[in-house]
Amino acid sequence: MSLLELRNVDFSYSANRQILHDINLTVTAGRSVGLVGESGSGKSTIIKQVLGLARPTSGDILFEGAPLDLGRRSFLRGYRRSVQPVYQDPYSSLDPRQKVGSIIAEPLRALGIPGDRSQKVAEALASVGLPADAADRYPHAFSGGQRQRIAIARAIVPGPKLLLADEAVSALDLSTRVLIVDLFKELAASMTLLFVSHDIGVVAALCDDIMILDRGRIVESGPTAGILANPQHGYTRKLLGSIPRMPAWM
Ligand SMILES: Nc1ncnc2c1ncn2[C@@H]1O[C@H](COP(=O)(O)OP(=O)(O)OP(=O)(O)O)[C@@H](O)[C@H]1O
Repeated sequence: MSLLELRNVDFSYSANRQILHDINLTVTAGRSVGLVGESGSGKSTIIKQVLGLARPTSGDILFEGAPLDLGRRSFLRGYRRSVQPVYQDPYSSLDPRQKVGSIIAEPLRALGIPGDRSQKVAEALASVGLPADAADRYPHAFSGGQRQRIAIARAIVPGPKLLLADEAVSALDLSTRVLIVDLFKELAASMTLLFVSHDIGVVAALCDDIMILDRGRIVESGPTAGILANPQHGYTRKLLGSIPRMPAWM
């Protein structure tokens, strides 16, 4: 079943320049899907569309088969719960004045999710490999990789159907990146993942399916193994050619 679908989506920030061109994209429930493109190709713009922060100039976005109804409050609340983002920078994305437990509980408060919040926070911390007592400390006590784990815990605490990772390992050093990619891999076993990155090497290591975005157009998409073995588009070959040797992931 398709969890998320973009159909013929065009988008422009201003009248004289089109950014997204006829984007057709499907994220199948239970799959981990990578969206890869160089800087400026339109990845963040697609994420904004999916999060409802910008609307397509034309075309449709469907979630679980139904068009997004972002004007309806009850739909919006359910949708926010279902689609949770993780961003690139684990320093700016965590409020330094709040304890980690409160940061992770934020979506539970904002979305009015009932139940024992401390229990849910403890479960989320365990899922990302952090101890329960992390909840009582402040973000400054944690490394970049641990902060990204906290950001991931905050994203998974409401039980989303789709985890949306936007360059979520790009700011981390190489050894930490490997560990956080492993964590995403573990999480992807129980939820659907849309992993957006400029780094086709990371996406190839993590994702079942890949979509290649070149200057606002999807030029190639399909199962990762097929794309790696037999890339059809010159731009895909160029991206693959730029992968540094990282045999541990491939
Ligand atoms: N708010 C905006 N107003 C006008 N143009 C914008 C805006 N945001 C992005 N753009 C333009 O849209 C194009 C796509 O940008 P976008 O940020 O989506 O690319 P990206 O693939 O996410 O790149 P990066 O990885 O560098 O963030 C770029 O040419 C960018 O300059």
